[in-house]
Amino acid sequence: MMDGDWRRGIYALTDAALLPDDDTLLAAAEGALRGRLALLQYRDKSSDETHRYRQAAALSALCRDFATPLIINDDIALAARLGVGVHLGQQDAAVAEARERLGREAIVGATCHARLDLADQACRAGASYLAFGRFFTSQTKPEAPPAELSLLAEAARFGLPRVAIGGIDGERVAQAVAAGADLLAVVHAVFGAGPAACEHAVHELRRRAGFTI
Ligand SMILES: Cc1ncc(COP(=O)(O)OP(=O)(O)O)c(N)n1
Ligand SMILES: Cc1nc(C(=O)O)sc1CCOP(=O)(O)O
Ligand SMILES: [Mg+2]
Repeated sequence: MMDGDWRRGIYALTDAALLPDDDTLLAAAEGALRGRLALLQYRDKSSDETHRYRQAAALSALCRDFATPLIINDDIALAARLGVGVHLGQQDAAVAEARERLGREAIVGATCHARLDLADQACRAGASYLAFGRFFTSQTKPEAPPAELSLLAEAARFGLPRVAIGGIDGERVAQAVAAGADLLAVVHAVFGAGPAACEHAVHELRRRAGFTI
């Protein structure tokens, strides 16, 4: 059991291609949580609601054991059903709707790509953190629009945790932190080498990022 601050650290996003069944997903997520995540996001773009609820509910129970917040990608209704946070992009529902539906305490994240105007809107609508990227070439989402690391320093003005996403790995994590990232959002560098490697992968990212707690 841990009780960390979700605002700084490694933020792992699950991936249905890398973690194709429940056992693999839960084993990998447990390993990553043992490595001490700040946040875990359930990201599954399928439209099978029964499958998504089953997996998200299992992750929610696991995250409770580690006192690590769970965030659901895209789906406010699923987040509300489980009493957890949500991450919304520009093609998803509005941040204000999520804040209204999930309440004041919920973590509501927003994708801002490389745009400070989107960050400003998200901030005014009640976002809990602002996600920028992709900063490097991403194996998971190569088509995501690119962003420059210098954006992170400019985004300090919003006073919300800044998430860096896209191609973050052990070689790049320190650069992103030096540029101002509070949270490093990662798919491949945590889940790409299989469940047995996830705990070490998170530890190593934390060490290289200089996150000591
Ligand atoms: C932490 C974090 N940052 C960005 C995203 C991307 O969200 P979005 O643009 O809505 O794209 P999809 O992930 O839904 O494909 C994210 N999920 N998490
Ligand atoms: C889901 C997602 N969104 C991005 C964005 O830039 O908005 S990049 C991305 C995938 C990140 O995975 P990896 O750590 O494997 O590059
Ligand atoms: Mg989305």
